[in-house]
Amino acid sequence: MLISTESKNCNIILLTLCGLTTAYGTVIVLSNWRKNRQLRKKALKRRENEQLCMQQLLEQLANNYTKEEQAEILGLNAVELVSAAQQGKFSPLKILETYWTKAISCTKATNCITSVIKVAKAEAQELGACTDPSQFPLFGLPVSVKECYGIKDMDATIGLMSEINNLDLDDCVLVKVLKSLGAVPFVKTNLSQITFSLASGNPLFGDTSNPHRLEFTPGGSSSGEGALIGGGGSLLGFGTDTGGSIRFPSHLCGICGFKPTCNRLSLAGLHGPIPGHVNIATTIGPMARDVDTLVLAMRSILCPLMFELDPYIVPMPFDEKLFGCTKPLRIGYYVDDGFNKPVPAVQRAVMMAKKHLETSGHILVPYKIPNVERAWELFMSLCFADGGKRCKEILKNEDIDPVLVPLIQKLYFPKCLGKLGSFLVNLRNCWKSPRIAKDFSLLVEKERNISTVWNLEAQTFEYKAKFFSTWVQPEGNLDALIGPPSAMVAGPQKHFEDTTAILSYTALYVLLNCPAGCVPVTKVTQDDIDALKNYEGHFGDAWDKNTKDACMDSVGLPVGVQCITKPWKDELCLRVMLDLQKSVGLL
Ligand SMILES: CCCCCCCCCCCCCCCCCC(=O)NCCO
Repeated sequence: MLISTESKNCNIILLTLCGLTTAYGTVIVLSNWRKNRQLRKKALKRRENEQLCMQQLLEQLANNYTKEEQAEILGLNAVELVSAAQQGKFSPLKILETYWTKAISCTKATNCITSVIKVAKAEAQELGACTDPSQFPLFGLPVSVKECYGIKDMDATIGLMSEINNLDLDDCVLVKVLKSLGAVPFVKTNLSQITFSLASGNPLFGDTSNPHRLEFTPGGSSSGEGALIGGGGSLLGFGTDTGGSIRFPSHLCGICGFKPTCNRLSLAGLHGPIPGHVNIATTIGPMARDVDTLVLAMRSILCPLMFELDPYIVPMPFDEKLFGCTKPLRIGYYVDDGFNKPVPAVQRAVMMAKKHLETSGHILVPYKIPNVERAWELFMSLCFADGGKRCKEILKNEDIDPVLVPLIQKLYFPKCLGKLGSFLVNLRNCWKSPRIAKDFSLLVEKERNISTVWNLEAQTFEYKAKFFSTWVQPEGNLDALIGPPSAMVAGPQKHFEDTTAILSYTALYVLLNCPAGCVPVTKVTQDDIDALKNYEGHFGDAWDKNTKDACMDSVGLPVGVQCITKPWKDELCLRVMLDLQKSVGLL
């Protein structure tokens, strides 16, 4: 009798607990659903408002200038345009309005712009009243910036709906510097969600298309810059690069992009997903149609104002001597990192670049990347040292971009089932693939403790030393390297999910903190595609198959080559890029 009363009580307690848990769970689910619905409404309104604003601006500007006047401005490169503006041939306002018109027509095709920077008009008018334009090295030049750059009274969402209308109180340092040099920041451009993939968009602003093939990706995360500059809607833009986000879209969109050594350009006032990374450090950098514009940008912004506004930037002005030195360089070249085999077009581009640089007088020697798999393990472990905690946190209540879903799923996978997971990943990929299984196990690893992180950092220093010891050679030390910017060229969006398979060529130089830039060298030919039919990659696994499938329909699309130098030799890297572009010519 006593037992049955007790067990009755137990049942009641259990049922009550179950009921309470279910009710609590339901309240949480409903409240998250409501929050998400509100965010979606806000996102829709934000997008519609911006599109309306762009349409109105286009209509206002429609009759301001003749087609011929606009064509004259659009036909100049940045150096020519600044000089024409300084001489009073075109007013900064006319240049701005011409580029606004062009940029809005680009975004109609590729969805590359997230916002028009309205204050640009007043800035252009103010510049127009200036009596000595020659004191401004970027006088009247419209400049586009990636959405994550802070601009006073504008939001910088990194593709998160929860950040809509969270307005910046001030301009970021780079924008302040650009304005002080006479440039006119005029639009913000699209990016991949939280900038943590090489995809092109996010649920807030949508995907961006490649200007050379609208059904294809322009790459990311600085996708909008790639598409806008590649489509002729901006002469100079600024992106960010933590794994390849400047160089990869440059490669896919047929433009030039430069990632400087970390701490040469200020990141102050930018919005990003993971502040605090040391060895996986974000850098900002210029993107443009030609290397001359990258040089103009770097030469101008490495100025006392930037060093004053951000005291943590190394106060190193542009090194004209290093940039201008004409001695032949010893340059290592490689067509394959041994980890992700590039498609034939990419390998051919590197061999073409080798020939061009030899013709310019440089000495090219074969080079082999040391132990790229170790670099990959270090990159992944440091990149996700927090077990992806921060990524998961900022994506709460958000719609997650489909391209990020596989990554986020892995970050949520229980560590205790990691081994089983790796095994299943191996099975699911049909082909046995140690690297895909390893990728999985690196991502399901949870938060690393402090000693593990210090250890990883120490091992990164060792890797860096080992890497540069291979530049010391009996016949003469290497000054630079050239190689692929990625194993792939542009293809349909769905093929650009597996970041490891795409990033190895660019992420390596983030880990090493080397200046690195991409220069367009050729376009994919039918012969490249015929050769691609026999492509099996190094592993014959799902990533290799994906690389092949992604690039099968790429005839006519641009192919770039990556140039790399030692840390702090940014100007030398730009010189190699310029020599390469001079001998290849503009594509
Ligand atoms: C040395 C070989 C390295 C291989 C690296 C493969 C890493 C795969 C990691 C997967 C996810 C990491 C995403 C980071 C993407 C960063 C993209 C980027 O540059 N964003 C710009 C933000 O400023």
